[in-house]
Amino acid sequence: MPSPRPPIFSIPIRQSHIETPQSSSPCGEVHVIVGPMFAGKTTTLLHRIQAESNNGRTVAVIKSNKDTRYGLDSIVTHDGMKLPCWALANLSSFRQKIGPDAYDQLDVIGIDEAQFFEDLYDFCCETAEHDCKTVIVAGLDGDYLRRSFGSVLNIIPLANSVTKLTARCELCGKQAFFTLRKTDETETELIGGAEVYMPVCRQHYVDGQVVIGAARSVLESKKLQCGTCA
Ligand SMILES: Nc1ncnc2c1ncn2[C@@H]1O[C@H](COP(=O)(O)OP(=O)(O)O)[C@@H](O)[C@H]1O
Ligand SMILES: Cc1cn([C@H]2C[C@H](O)[C@@H](COP(=O)(O)O)O2)c(=O)[nH]c1=O
Repeated sequence: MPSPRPPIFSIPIRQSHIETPQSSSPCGEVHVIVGPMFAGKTTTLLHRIQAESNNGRTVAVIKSNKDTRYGLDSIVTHDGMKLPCWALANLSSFRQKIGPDAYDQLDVIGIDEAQFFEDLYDFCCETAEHDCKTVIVAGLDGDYLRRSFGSVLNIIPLANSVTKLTARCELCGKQAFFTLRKTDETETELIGGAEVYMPVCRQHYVDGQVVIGAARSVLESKKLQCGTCA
């Protein structure tokens, strides 16, 4: 059954200066926005969605339901900008959740936290090439170890445009390309904000990994000593 929550919204014209990627093809489009945490990916996605809506297109935004930091009914940027959204476990459930009629009306679908969706590639193909919609995808290209994260890099060959954003290094203020995890947790997926992660430049990423590695060895040796001193 479709949810009663209004999934499609129109936004009053507020930022008419924002540029929308120009549509030149009659069929759909895929636009990808990547970068480290705090780079402005969500902000850019919301601006583009808002611009599309201001241009009279019908829009909806999806985020992963794994990220419950700000509740499940809106997408929120690190500086507090907000838009209503669908929080889903996978993208293939979207059509059924929103309802087929509402889905058919959509021109533009935004996806945030794209690294958490395993079915990203299939969804982008189907939505752009079969259903002729514009998909705007924002997500982390790399995890805290700079490994390819989820399927984000897999959709680059499908894309009309790719935008790589940077943040400011928290340690020196230079351009930050990477996300450093400050804690000693090692799972790939770990939801969190500034308490767990910080954007860093190349130098401070390398230094940070050395410092974190050294801290981890000290902690391990302390644990071993405690084990033998009991
Ligand atoms: N080190 C930083 N570098 C850049 N922006 C930062 C930093 N720390 C906090 N911010 C804030 O984060 C905002 C970007 O938030 P957001 O769009 O949610 O980023 P992302 O989705 O890439 O994590 C910036 O506009 C800025 O106000
Ligand atoms: C680097 C990294 C990040 N995550 C998580 C942390 C956040 O919940 C999201 C990214 O949010 P943002 O909108 O880009 O700020 O991803 C993770 O699970 N694993 C990682 O390695």
